[in-house]
Formats: sequence, C-alpha cells, structure tokens
Amino acid sequence: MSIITNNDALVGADPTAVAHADRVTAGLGLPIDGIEVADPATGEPIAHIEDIDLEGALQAVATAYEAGRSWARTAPRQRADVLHEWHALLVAYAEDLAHLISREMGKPLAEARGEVKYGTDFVRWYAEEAVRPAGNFREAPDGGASIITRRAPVGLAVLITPWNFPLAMATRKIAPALAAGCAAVIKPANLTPLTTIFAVELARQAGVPAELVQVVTTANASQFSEAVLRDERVRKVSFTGSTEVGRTLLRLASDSVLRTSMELGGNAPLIVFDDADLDRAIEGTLAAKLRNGGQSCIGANRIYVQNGIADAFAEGLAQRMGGVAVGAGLGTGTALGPLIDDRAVRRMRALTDDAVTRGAELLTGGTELGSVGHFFAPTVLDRVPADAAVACTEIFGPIAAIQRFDSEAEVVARANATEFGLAGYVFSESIDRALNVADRLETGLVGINQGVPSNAAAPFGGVKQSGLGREGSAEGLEEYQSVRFYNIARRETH
Ligand SMILES: NC(=O)C1=CN([C@@H]2O[C@H](COP(=O)(O)OP(=O)(O)OC[C@H]3O[C@@H](n4cnc5c(N)ncnc54)[C@H](OP(=O)(O)O)[C@@H]3O)[C@@H](O)[C@H]2O)C=CC1
Ligand SMILES: O=C(O)CCCC(=O)O
Repeated sequence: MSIITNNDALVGADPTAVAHADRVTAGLGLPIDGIEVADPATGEPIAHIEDIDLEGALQAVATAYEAGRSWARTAPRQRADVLHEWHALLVAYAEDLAHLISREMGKPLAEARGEVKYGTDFVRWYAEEAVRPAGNFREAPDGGASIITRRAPVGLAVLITPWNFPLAMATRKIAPALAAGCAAVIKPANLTPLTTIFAVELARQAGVPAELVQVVTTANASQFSEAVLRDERVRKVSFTGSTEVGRTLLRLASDSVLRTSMELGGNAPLIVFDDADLDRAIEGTLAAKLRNGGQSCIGANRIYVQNGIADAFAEGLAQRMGGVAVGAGLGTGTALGPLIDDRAVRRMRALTDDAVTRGAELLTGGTELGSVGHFFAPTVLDRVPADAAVACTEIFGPIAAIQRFDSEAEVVARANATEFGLAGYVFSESIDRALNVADRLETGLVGINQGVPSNAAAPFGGVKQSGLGREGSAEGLEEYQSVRFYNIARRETH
C-alpha cells in the first residue's frame, strides 16, 4: 500500500475567535504574573494564574469545610435548584466556554462545543439525581426490627482534574459532590485552568455558596496533595489523570483512609471483524482515535482488524486520516488541533520511529507539522508488531496503530493482555458476536459499532489498573455518599 500524503498546510486561528476567547479570559480577574498558561497552537502565553502556596491551599480546605457543614444539611430540592441554575448559566455562556476550552486546550471549536454539551449534561444530570430516593427500607429477616438506610454526604472532597477535558472533568466531579451535599476543593491542571475558573465563577453566580467550591491553582501539585490529603477535614479524593500520579494519590489516601475515585490510564483495544460494515467501522475508528486529538484515556489505542477486511480498512482509514484538516483549534474548519505540549509531539515522533524500525508500515502522517505550536500529523501505521511501544503504551495522540488477527478467541486474548481495562470497541454486524466479545473484554466500558461511548447517564470508569469507582450516572453520585443504617427495634403491641 502506498503512503497517503497529508495536506501539511496548517489552518490558522481566526482572529475574531481568538479575541472572543481573550475577552472571556480578561473577565476572569487573573493576576498579571504567576503560572503561565500558553496557547498550544502557538506556544504563546495567554494568561497567568495564581500560584497558591501551602498555607493558601490549607485555608481553602478550611473555608470549604466550614461551608460544607451547612450545605450538607440543605434539602435535596435546594441543591437541585442551584444545580439547575448552574446548568442554565453554563448553557447561556456555552459559546464563551467553548472558545476558552479551544484556546487553552487546543481542540477544534466544534469539539469544544461538544465538550460544553457533555460537561453541562453532568450538571443537569446531578440536578435531577439530587432528589432521587437516597435510601431504602428492609425488614430484619428474623423479625423484631426494621432497617432503614440513608445516604449521607461523604464530606469534603478534593478533586484533581487533567487538561484534556477542562470543563467536563470538572463538572463530572463538582456536580455530584454538590448534589450529595459535599464541599469541594478543585485543583485543575496548570495547562488548562481557565475553563474551570470560569465554570466555578458561574456556579457562584447560580447560587452555589462562594466558599463551598474552592479552586486551588499551584505550581507544586505534589506538595499540595501531600498536605491536603493528610488534612483530617478531607474525606474524599477524586482524580483523573495518569496512572503514575493515581498510584501516588492512592498511597497518600491510604494514610487517611480516604474514599477514592480514580480515572487513570487506558490502552483501549478496538476490534474490527470481517463482518463489520466497513464505512461504519472506519468512521467509528476515526472518532475513537481522533476525538480530542487522540488525547483521551478512552482513545482507541490498539486497533485489531481481522485479516479478511484488513487491507480495505487500513487503506480507507489512511485516506480519511490523511484528509483531516490540521490547525489551530480556533481556525475555521480545523478537525485536528495541536497536541497539548512539545513533550507530547516528541512522544509521537518516538512511537512512530520505534514502530517503523520494528517493521510497521507507515500509511500516512508520521511527521511534525508547522514551525510553531505542537502539531503532529494524523498517522496510520499498519502491521504493527505487538511488542512495538505504540502497541503497549497509552499513545495519547493522533496515531492509529493497526494489528491484524485471525480468530475471535485470538483477538480477545490479545485485547486483554494488558494491565489496563478502561474502554474497548467492537465493530461487527452480528449482534451475537459483538455482545459475546464485549462480555469477554476486561474493560469498564465498550463501544459497539460506535467510537464515542461516553454519556452523562453512563457509569464511566475502569477495571484493572485503569482505576476505581465510576463517574456520571447514579453510580457517580454514590461515590460522594456514605451509606448508613438505622436498626429500629420493633415490639409487638396488642
Ligand atoms: N486518564 C486521563 O484522562 C488522563 C491521562 N493522562 C495520561 O498521563 C500522561 C501525562 O499527562 P499529565 O498531564 O502529566 O498527567 P498528570 O497525571 O501528571 O496530571 C493530571 C492532574 O494531576 C495533577 N498532578 C500531577 N502530579 C500530582 C501530584 N503528585 N499530586 C496531585 N496532583 C498531581 C496535575 O497537576 P499539574 O497540572 O499541576 O501538573 C493535573 O492536575 C498523558 O500523556 C496521558 O498518558 C493525562 C491526562 C488525562
Ligand atoms: O479521556 C479522559 O481523560 C476522560 C474523559 C473521557 C470521556 O469522558 O469520554
């Protein structure tokens, strides 16, 4: 198969859209120096955020804790009303949020709008969940007692979020915490803190008590977590990010026996069977691979294609990937934005080189793009050996790495041969085959004949070393609740 050439002219940012994002940033009242936030499309600084020291972080804990004591006693309906109001404000400011996300994180504006929809859905979902029954009733089997269960707020929650979904990862944690009756201290990623700062400001305008949700930005994340997770007022930590940092936080959490939710790394297998609809499989793979520029923990990492369809699939995917318009997120028509930083570009280069050296075929891409910013061409590698780094590690970028397989049993074994277990994907027009394979994949979620399975109503989370706990859905609320019971003695009266 010959190499498909990308169009390597980058789409430039639309100055009107950049001005829009910068107006929103200017309204955030940020300091003129501190931690620099840069535009990944140019590397240029766009803002500075406060570097809050340890004393400030512990003050934030104290303030949130005090506010949480009265919030925990509010009626569910009151919490729901405030969340509904926050949702309404997020929707009203959707365009401002989308421009800000695109500017600081780099994703195309259309995708940023999608993230705003996804992120605001969590707030609406938990506004609705806040008033759902939070306990149940049962008779003691031997008689003589009735048992009622209640769900109490778990207490002050520390929320640590990554840079790849600056709004959705914040709302997916803050909204269930508030719905459950908890206070929160949120530490956004330094690469993309602006959206969180804006969203929390909107929460306050919506009626969330100003002290209840504290945003702490700091240049020293490890010092922050070591001090804050040891503070006795903190009862919960929820983290989304790398497995390495997740392990560190789990160790810290064990000292204080904290409730934990961990959304960590992935190594998602995407399996295309001979009986798949070719176009549907290519479009689904494109979505699972290029969503967020490949920078998602559920991004398709190991693409397994059955031999009978593999040539047509590889060629079709390479044609589609090679035709993707790359450029600034705020450029008109951009479909793939920059990577988050230069380190990520260097990783893509090294992964591609390693795979080609080991015998993979480069079908398209494989090159850095542009002289400024952090761009890497959408890349397709075919016949990737299983021991290539690109097949063993989380890619987190726009490289589609295809391996070929013969049988269902073989591909299931290969797909499960990893310590990770977050997402998997199956493409087949046989519902029996698709469901049977999905049942045998060791992952927390499976996309069947589609590439973006996430939804506010779905319990997102992993098995194995991909994490603990679930976010979104009713299960996501339970992560912020402790179950209690009252055992009420009953005496017969006549
Ligand atoms: N599961 C997922 O969704 C994500 C996975 N990743 C994976 O991780 C790789 C590295 O990305 P990276 O951004 O460095 O991810 P990290 O896990 O380092 O960062 C995620 C968040 O954790 C914070 N953090 C880092 N170290 C600590 C610590 N010791 N205590 C408390 N908080 C901490 C970061 O803060 P700060 O910004 O201040 O460093 C950020 O807010 C990616 O290439 C990808 O493979 C990355 C992001 C999301
Ligand atoms: O990729 C991630 O970092 C987690 C969010 C992905 C999703 O919710 O779909």
